[in-house]
Amino acid sequence: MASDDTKQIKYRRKQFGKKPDIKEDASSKNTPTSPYKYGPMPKFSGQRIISRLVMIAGVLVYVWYFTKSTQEKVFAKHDTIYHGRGQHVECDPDYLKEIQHYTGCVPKKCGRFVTDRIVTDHEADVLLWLAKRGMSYAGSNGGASIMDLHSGALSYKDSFINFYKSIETTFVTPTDLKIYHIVRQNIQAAIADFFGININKLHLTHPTFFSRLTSKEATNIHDEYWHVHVDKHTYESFHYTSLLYLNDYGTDFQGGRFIFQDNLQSPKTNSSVEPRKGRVSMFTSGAENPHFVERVTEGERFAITISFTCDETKKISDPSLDDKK
Ligand SMILES: O=C(O)CCC(=O)C(=O)O
Ligand SMILES: [Fe+2]
Repeated sequence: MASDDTKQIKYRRKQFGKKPDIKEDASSKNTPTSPYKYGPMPKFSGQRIISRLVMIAGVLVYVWYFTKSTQEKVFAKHDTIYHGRGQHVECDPDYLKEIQHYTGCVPKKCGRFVTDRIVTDHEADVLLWLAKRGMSYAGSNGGASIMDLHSGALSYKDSFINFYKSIETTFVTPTDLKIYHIVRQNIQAAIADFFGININKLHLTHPTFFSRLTSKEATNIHDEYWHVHVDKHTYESFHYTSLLYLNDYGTDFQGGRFIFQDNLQSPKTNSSVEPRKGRVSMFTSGAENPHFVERVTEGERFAITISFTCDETKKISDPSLDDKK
């Protein structure tokens, strides 16, 4: 009758088709040589298994981080005063193709620029008070309200009114309009300077508007200011966008940072601009500058979107009280 050892050897032989190298002398009867070519099967201790699992988990976390996470960079910090901070990005081909029709208006390079030196605190305050006064008459039911001095559009509940027609006494003074005009001119000059274009080829365009953003729930699509968008796609006539911030991130409101989404593929990379009273941010309006505004979590955020076009047929004039009578 075959011993247990012989039975095992026969089984292995059947399994691997190779005769195990065993000495069948009497002394080896009870202590057979290992039947495995490379020695005995390794035994994993509990500690080794745990360390392997930790390693695998680490690799998975690393892969997840680089595919799902977003790398955040601050382009303009609230507490830093920038004389000017610029960054060039490659122009989107569609943007470039379109703007090439406008001689003297083609940017030397596409990109973005932030400065705290062209709008004074006093100018920002005058415009902030104007925005607060205007919006006190109306305002959206949701988190985003706008006021357009050019068309008279003012958010009201879930829609808009024309405040030049609906509000008895105008809350806009000649001083407000003078400041608005000076600020618009200075921003236009800064855009021309940074992008190397002819200031006279650049024209104010529609819509140019004040915004008030809060943490209120959205009640319609106009309230959803936090979606990534390209200005050229949203507002066709835009070639250059500028934003003037009228109050402060971190004190007047929380959240509400402006975010350039630089890389839509993984890993996403974001560059943020933290609003500061009097800070102006300007950028080419093509798909090289997709962006969104982070949701405001507390307080009220005031800004003006001042837009420029190279297309003279799309130009609008500075607002004037005479036109509204
Ligand atoms: O208020 C901002 O910071 C950005 C607004 C914006 O993206 C827009 O008006 O298109
Ligand atoms: Fe935008």
